[in-house]
Amino acid sequence: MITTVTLNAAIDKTYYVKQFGLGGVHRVARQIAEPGGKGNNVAKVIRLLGGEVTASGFVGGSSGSFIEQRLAERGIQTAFVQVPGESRVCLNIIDESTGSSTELLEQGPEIAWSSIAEMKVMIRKLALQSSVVVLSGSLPPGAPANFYAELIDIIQSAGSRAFLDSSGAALNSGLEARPHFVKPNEQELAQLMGRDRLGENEWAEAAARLANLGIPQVCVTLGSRGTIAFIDGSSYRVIPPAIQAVNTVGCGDSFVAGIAFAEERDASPEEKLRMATAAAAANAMSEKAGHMDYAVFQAYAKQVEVRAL
Ligand SMILES: Nc1ncnc2c1ncn2[C@@H]1O[C@H](COP(=O)(O)OP(=O)(O)O)[C@@H](O)[C@H]1O
Ligand SMILES: O=P(O)(O)OC[C@H]1O[C@](O)(COP(=O)(O)O)[C@@H](O)[C@@H]1O
Repeated sequence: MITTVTLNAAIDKTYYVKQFGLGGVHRVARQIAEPGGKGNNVAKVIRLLGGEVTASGFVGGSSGSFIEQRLAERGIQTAFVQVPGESRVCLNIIDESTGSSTELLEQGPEIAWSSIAEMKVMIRKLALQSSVVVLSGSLPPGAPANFYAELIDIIQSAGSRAFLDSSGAALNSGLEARPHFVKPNEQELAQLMGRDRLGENEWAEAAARLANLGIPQVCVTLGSRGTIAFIDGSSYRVIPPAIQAVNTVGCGDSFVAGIAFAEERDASPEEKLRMATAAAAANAMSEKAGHMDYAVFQAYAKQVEVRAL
């Protein structure tokens, strides 16, 4: 089994507007509401790939009930810790005239120490039954900055493999616990290196620095330009199929889902990267974040190019 952990679960709302402008009044042409937050998106895509997955994290209020119910409807097992307050809304506004996306991410409810303690017990229990535990997204208010590092220690002591996909201080401190897999995007990698941005010839060097910390699998995702990966001592460059993307929110989560699903099946590094990249591209062709059409995924898997770096 694979477990996903979303400490800052969300309802992911997508608004499609004809033309979005700052300071204007906009009528929403179409809207979508889905259970989200990074780990829940990972769980949805693992399920679509055919995997057995349990979604955990903190949820609160009626938004929390919506998230749990909609995940369960998809055949995802749920093991959330209930907290006071409301799970947040993450809003993605898509301007249909340009295809541009503007995201507004709420902070999420404040988490008390008692809930933090409850989560540690829950994660130990789930890790004992899981080959992979995926930790994704931002930390909610009240969670200690080193919470991911603590959870990674718990997961790895239980004999499971910890995956980490986060940003800023939460990612930085999580790396100290040496997760099995980490997936910074371009901005997150630059931030880790203390820079505003990195040049094209600096990505591989920065990824190698993470691998040299003792992290067996490092994937630096570069949007439509694909991925640079260091997996078990070998390095790869991955080129996705050329597509006309509809909504790229959730691409990173779909990529993580593909790697986790392939990891559980002991796939080769090339196969992991192929599945992850095809799942991410298929997600980009869906209006919903953390969703893909399986036939599109299969077609893209044949088009992904994986070469040695
Ligand atoms: N426009 C696109 N066309 C094809 N693949 C894409 C596109 N955008 C993202 N992807 C795929 O999704 C992966 C993750 O996207 P990225 O934007 O780097 O991550 P994140 O969503 O975490 O910021 C990329 O490595 C790539 O394989
Ligand atoms: O937990 P965070 O970092 O605030 O991110 C939350 C947001 O990330 C997303 O999962 C999208 O992430 P990616 O585009 O990186 O895959 C949104 O769906 C969600 O609302």
